[in-house]
Amino acid sequence: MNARTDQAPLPAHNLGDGKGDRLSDGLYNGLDAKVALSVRDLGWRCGDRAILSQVNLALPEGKMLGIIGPNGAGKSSLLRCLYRFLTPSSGEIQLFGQPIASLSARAFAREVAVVLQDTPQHFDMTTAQLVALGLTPHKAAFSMTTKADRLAVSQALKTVGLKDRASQTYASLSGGEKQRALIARAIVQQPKLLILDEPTNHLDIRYQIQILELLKALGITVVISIHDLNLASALCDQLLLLDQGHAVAQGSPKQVLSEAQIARVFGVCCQVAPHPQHGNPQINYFYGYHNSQPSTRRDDETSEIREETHVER
Ligand SMILES: Nc1ncnc2c1ncn2[C@@H]1O[C@H](COP(=O)(O)OP(=O)(O)OP(=O)(O)O)[C@@H](O)[C@H]1O
Repeated sequence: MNARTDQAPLPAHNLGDGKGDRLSDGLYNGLDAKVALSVRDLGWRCGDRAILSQVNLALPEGKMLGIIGPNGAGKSSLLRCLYRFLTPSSGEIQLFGQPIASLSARAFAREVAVVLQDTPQHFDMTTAQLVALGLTPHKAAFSMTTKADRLAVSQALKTVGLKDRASQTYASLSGGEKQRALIARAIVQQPKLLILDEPTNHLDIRYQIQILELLKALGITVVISIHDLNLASALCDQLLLLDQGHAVAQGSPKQVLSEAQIARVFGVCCQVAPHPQHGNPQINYFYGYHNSQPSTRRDDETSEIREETHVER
């Protein structure tokens, strides 16, 4: 028997076993914001293996959602379904009420921009030329570059702080600059939804903060996968916690990032306290635990983990 099926129902923001819970039916009811992205009972199987199972989410327009979870939890697979690289085995994804499967490739490219974690190295083009690629979904074939196009590129470069790098080759940019150039390309695309797979990977802490603050400041609907829970807590409006392909919690950082939840899903012991600046959870990890089995730990085992680590609280 699957160990997940015999758990008691969890609170509204806590999706528990991810089987049959309808977060999107309840969490945003009564809010004025339009739902930009809605995912219903999404599943993706690879052969016999269920990689994603009954994932539900509802993201209001203009909000930033962080997808978090351990290695192999299904974060990238979920994003791939969202940007149509993968076709879900079950369920439906809607963008502003329209099933994304019903959009033409061109319409989808106008609405959704994607920034992947592996930045291409082979581009023999300037930063401005790379950014201008974002205009492609809006232009007719063989159309000329207009003054408005050049202005859009220049504005986007300014937004990401790369105006001085416009004529520098993309290949010669630093890692953080490359990441910002790719975000500038997404900005000129003027998407309704921006999807980024681990946009802060390999960046130093300054760029990590800068890029997430930049994304937040754009004011569009953003979905990112992210490993750094403290960064996610500080800068994401909503978090979706995935564990073995199941959405086990969604809500504000305060709702999702509890000590028990982190212990249960990541198998680590931590103390969660309000951050002195923004008040969202700040996680302090404890060391010296051993034999933690992610995803198999029950809530009532959290105190046992603390005892194992001999932490005075
Ligand atoms: N095309 C595929 N074929 C077989 N298995 C796959 C495929 N794509 C993903 N998986 C498996 O699905 C699981 C989830 O992978 P995914 O990359 O979505 O996880 P993730 O949460 O993004 O992990 P990480 O944090 O390590 O990047 C993994 O066990 C992975 O091996």
